[in-house]
Amino acid sequence: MPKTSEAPARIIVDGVSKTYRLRHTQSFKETFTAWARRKPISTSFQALEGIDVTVGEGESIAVLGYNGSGKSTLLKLISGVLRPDRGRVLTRGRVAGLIEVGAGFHPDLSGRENVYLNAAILGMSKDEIDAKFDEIVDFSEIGEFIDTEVKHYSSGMFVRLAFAVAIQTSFDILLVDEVLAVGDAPFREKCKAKIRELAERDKTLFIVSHDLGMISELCDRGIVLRRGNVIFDGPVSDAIQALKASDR
Ligand SMILES: Nc1ncnc2c1ncn2[C@@H]1O[C@H](COP(=O)(O)OP(=O)(O)OP(=O)(O)O)[C@@H](O)[C@H]1O
Repeated sequence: MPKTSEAPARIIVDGVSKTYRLRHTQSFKETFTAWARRKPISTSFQALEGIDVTVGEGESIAVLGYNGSGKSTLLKLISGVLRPDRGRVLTRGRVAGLIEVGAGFHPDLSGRENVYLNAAILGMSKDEIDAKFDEIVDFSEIGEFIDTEVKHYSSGMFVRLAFAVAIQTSFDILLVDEVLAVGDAPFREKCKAKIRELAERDKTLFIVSHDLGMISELCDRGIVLRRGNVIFDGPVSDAIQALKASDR
């Protein structure tokens, strides 16, 4: 049974399914040969099947599951990057997402220009960004690299800057997909402290991670996905047990 939060809902995932099309040919020649031999050119793969999840205001939720279980697909549906084939996803309030390392960054622009670009995409005005700029750079620890083109950044530097921008926006829902894993240990500690502070300020947090230690420190509730289905939804410690007890 899906758990229904008592707090007013921020996210409703209602009977959501998502299917991907897997292509089996690369070229026109291969497509023609497959067609002539009556072989399928593509097949479909169901990544999520009838998912029901309601997340309340101020909840911190972990999404757990082995590789390929559908966690990123679920986050992308909530962020609006993907659309469901069936069912619906409703969100209330502003959504900020840290979904892919470097996503939303323009490689030929400097860190500074990307801060302005990203923060504007996330709904901040120029004056708001000006006022927060130093705090963003301080948190990211990018230092003198702020005027370097981000194509020269390491993946950890990308994430530090993206995280620093996202937490300065006035979001209600923060989606974090595994990206913190590329940060080094001191930065991860700093992010954890920030995430705890955000949770105390009643932000809704939706975190995908394989780092069970981090998850159990930050989240109250855990959802376990297995092959596109929710197999557990409840207290995070029980979710971790359910994950460990399940197979791929
Ligand atoms: N664009 C796509 N086209 C085809 N198949 C896809 C696409 N994106 C994801 N998939 C498939 O859907 C399934 C779920 O992928 P998803 O990335 O949501 O899993 P995940 O639980 O986040 O995995 P991981 O722990 O490895 O990050 C996988 O089998 C994946 O290969």
